[in-house]
Amino acid sequence: MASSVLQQPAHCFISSHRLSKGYGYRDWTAAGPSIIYRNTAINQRIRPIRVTSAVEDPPQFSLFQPPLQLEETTSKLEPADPDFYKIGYVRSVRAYGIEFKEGPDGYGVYASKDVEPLRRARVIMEIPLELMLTISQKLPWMFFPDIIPVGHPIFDIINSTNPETDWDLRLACLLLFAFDREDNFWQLYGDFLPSADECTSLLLATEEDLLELQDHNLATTMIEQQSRALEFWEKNWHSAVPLKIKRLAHDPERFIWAVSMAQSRCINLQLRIGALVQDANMFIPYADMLNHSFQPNCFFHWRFKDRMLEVMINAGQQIKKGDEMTVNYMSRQKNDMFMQRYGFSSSVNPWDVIQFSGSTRIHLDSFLSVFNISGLPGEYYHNSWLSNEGDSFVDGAVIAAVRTLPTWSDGDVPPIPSTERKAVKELQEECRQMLAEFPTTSEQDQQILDSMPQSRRTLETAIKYRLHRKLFIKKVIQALDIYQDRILF
Ligand SMILES: C[S@@+](CC[C@H](N)C(=O)[O-])C[C@H]1O[C@@H](n2cnc3c(N)ncnc32)[C@H](O)[C@@H]1O
Repeated sequence: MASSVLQQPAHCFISSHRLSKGYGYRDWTAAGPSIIYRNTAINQRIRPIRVTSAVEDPPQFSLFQPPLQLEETTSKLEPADPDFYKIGYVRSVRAYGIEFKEGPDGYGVYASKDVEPLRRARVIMEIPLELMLTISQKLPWMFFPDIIPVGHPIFDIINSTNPETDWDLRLACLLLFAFDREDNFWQLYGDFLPSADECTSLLLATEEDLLELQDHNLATTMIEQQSRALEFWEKNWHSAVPLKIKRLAHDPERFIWAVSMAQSRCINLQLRIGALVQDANMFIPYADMLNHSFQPNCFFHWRFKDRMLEVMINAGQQIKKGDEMTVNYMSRQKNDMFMQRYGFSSSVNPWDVIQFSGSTRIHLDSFLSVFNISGLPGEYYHNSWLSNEGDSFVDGAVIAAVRTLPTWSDGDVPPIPSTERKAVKELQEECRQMLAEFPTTSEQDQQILDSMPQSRRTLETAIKYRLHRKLFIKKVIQALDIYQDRILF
């Protein structure tokens, strides 16, 4: 093992944990170029992928101890270095140049040093498959690591689900089982997951919180999702189930919390195990602490050769010490989709949409050039080289405006300024009507948020969502103002 590696027993590698509440900073930075979150809890043998028709487990080697030498004749042989066993059976998470901190959005990953732009992507984290909780999406389904003993009833519960549509319920079962299993890594890692109080998932929202969304469709969808999780719990956690199932989720809240963990922390990857390629849903510790950005500086890469997830910094990316490292959770999705799955929204989501009802349109190319937006529709970006210094008006909401405003484009036919201004007025009027239909204004929403700093996370999330919607619509109105001012010149 490299001498620069920091080795600590798992129970002391973090000074406080999330359950102790209070978003204090936790400093996990290690001296030297790399840190290892050593996992002493994984004293299970690495086992092959489990398929449904499992056979009896072969006997296990005791970890860290070379096999006993039973015969005289073998005593002349040099025993292998004990590290040989360690590297084979216990692999560790590695992290380079990053630290984990808690902020307003819970945990996040931050650069602990400057990174110059490189021509190639650079690895900042490596997480081995053994630490993940994984279930494949398609039959014959398999999960990894193989922690469920043959005949355990949780296996039947998982097996009774639809592998393609119920991935979240399946992962929730596996997570709860891992928590219950002695010496499992997730028992330790579970302390660093957000508790039900800290979680933003709307699966945990009360009906009153859902009303605060001011979005009937989203509230209805969430009520349906809550019922789905509840029904699953009622079906599988009824009074006659054995204690070893009962204790995994004594109450529905515990199970729904586990489902919310699955939805908000699970990553989907295509795995190649031997010759078999499988789409898999995975809990990936440490990588699941990365927050989302629409302009992420990192991405995930599955390293097939040694079954590791790598978190990599984009090629050409400049990073300053203290910058947050982010990934893009979902591409091309509106805020309501982010709310459904992750419990957060953004006022600058470049994929948010406004449904305009009339036939009024503005000229696409003119609008693009007023805001120096380049690229094809799927990849519109603000061309800052063309903009005046300090022009910070264009953000994700303006990019979304280009996509969602009704526009026309007809070869070289130029727009007529007076017609454009009329169209602008009509579109702005429709936006104002949309704003007027909300029961509160964005200013009132902001005041409510400011007046209740200790509110439930789900309530805060719901109010932020409606605020973000209004801020987006307002930004579109402002962009149309600027457009009509500048189109004359
Ligand atoms: C995969 S976890 C990321 C780690 C998380 N911050 C934590 O404390 O464990 C996803 C959750 O982080 C929060 N989150 C991630 N990105 C966010 C963002 N851009 N804005 C607000 N919340 C975000 C949401 O609560 C989301 O459900």
